[in-house]
Amino acid sequence: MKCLFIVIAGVSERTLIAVKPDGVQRRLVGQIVQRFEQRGFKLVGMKLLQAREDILSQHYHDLHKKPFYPNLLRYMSSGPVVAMVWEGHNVVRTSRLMVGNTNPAEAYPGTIRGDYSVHISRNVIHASDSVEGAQREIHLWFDRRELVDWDCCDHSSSYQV
Ligand SMILES: Nc1ncnc2c1ncn2[C@@H]1O[C@H](COP(=O)(O)OP(=O)(O)OP(=O)(O)O)[C@@H](O)[C@H]1O
Ligand SMILES: Nc1ccn([C@@H]2O[C@H](COP(=O)(O)OP(=O)(O)O)[C@@H](O)[C@H]2O)c(=O)n1
Ligand SMILES: [Mg+2]
Repeated sequence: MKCLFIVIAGVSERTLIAVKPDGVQRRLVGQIVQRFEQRGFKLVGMKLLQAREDILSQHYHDLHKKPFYPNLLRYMSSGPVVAMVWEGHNVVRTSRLMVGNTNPAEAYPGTIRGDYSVHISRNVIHASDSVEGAQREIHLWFDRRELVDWDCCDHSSSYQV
């Protein structure tokens, strides 16, 4: 059989994924990482940290007038967060689909929020919602030196057509 492999050249898209404090406390980090690995994305940055208030207020700057904003910052400060940068073809859009609706009550089963959460104020995970937003958030949460470029020889860097 004749096969053609297309190698996706150059640095592909990146997104910021964060397991929120409830996800860390409920020991969901491993299962969440596994979903992104299984999908074929590449982990290029990862750390456990207690998020400082200045990072959180910049991260959620567009929500600062919302009534739930003080609770959101309290929630995000209630324990450590696992911040990650994942890379791959269309990773921003695909990870939003994997994460599911903001409100877990509306999130489909099979999505992370749809499988692991029931309430919008404890929705387990963050995922950037646009390519531009992802670049801003990666820059906010990670120092350039904390991101690792690495090559792989597996299926995720080439596609069979
Ligand atoms: N009505 C609400 N009541 C309580 N918390 C809310 C409400 N709306 C949003 N939040 C919280 O604020 C977060 C940020 O809201 P946003 O609209 O950015 O959702 P999102 O983009 O799905 O979530 P995130 O940015 O954390 O990935 C939500 O993930 C949720 O934790
Ligand atoms: N009504 C809401 C909306 C959002 N939120 C929180 O705010 C976060 C960010 O909201 P968002 O609109 O960016 O939604 P996502 O990008 O997280 O799906 C959510 O993930 C929730 O944690 C909330 O607590 N109550
Ligand atoms: Mg959001």
